[in-house]
Amino acid sequence: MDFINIALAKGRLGDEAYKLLKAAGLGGSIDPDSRKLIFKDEEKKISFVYVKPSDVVTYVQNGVADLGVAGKDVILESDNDVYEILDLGFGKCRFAVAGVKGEKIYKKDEILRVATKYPRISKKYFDERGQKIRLIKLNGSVELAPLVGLSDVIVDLVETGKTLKANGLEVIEDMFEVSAKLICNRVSYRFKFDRINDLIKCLEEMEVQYCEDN
Ligand SMILES: Nc1ncnc2c1ncn2[C@@H]1O[C@H](COP(=O)(O)OP(=O)(O)OP(=O)(O)O)[C@@H](O)[C@H]1O
Ligand SMILES: O=P(O)(O)OC[C@H]1O[C@H](OP(=O)(O)OP(=O)(O)O)[C@H](O)[C@@H]1O
Repeated sequence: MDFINIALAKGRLGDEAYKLLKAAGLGGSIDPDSRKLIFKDEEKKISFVYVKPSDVVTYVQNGVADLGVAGKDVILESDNDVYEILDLGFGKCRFAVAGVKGEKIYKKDEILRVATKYPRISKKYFDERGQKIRLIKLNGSVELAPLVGLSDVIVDLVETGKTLKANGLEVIEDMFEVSAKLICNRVSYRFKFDRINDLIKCLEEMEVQYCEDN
């Protein structure tokens, strides 16, 4: 029997994915406290690799991993083509445009400066609304940008709103919701269909939902 390879994100999504897999009887080979990056379950023929959250889609797209757990944010930000099979019900947050109170985001004939970890998503969002923007790509601590005059607004994930509040920012416009998805390589889905389906059946017992937007 072939191994099914699953890419998990290091950090918060990986921690949640581990809990889900464990509860579904699939994550027994993972030691969440170890710094190891590969865990193999020889009996169940499942192996897990731990990668950066933004790299999960790349591993799945290239077929190195058959399946992966990735946030909808990183799926949309990458231009990779993978199946979204299940909404896993965790990693829930939303995209928002945020800035200091009263900041205007639709400025006719003016360019809006947008700082973000998500340039692709931001560009598409403002293109669709006819607002010209200048993108400032950051890798974290995005909330700092409007405070120091690097940008007018940010596009970022908001969960509790605590980070925005702590930095004197607020949501100016809600964009859309984000959560963690089980994604699948398109070739694996055809050639390892039975094994992937068995695995999905184990997860069905948990609070997961099928995705329909493939
Ligand atoms: N505040 C949040 N609440 C819930 N889910 C979140 C939140 N922030 C991020 N996420 C989800 O968790 C995923 C991973 O976030 P995490 O903070 O662990 O990594 P990261 O800092 O974005 O990764 P990297 O190290 O690649 O920059 C995100 O892609 C998103 O789907
Ligand atoms: O609304 P909240 O509950 O405060 O959560 C939102 C924060 O969580 C994420 O950051 P993360 O913790 O991943 O740090 P980062 O700046 O490295 O992206 C996101 O980029 C926000 O900064």
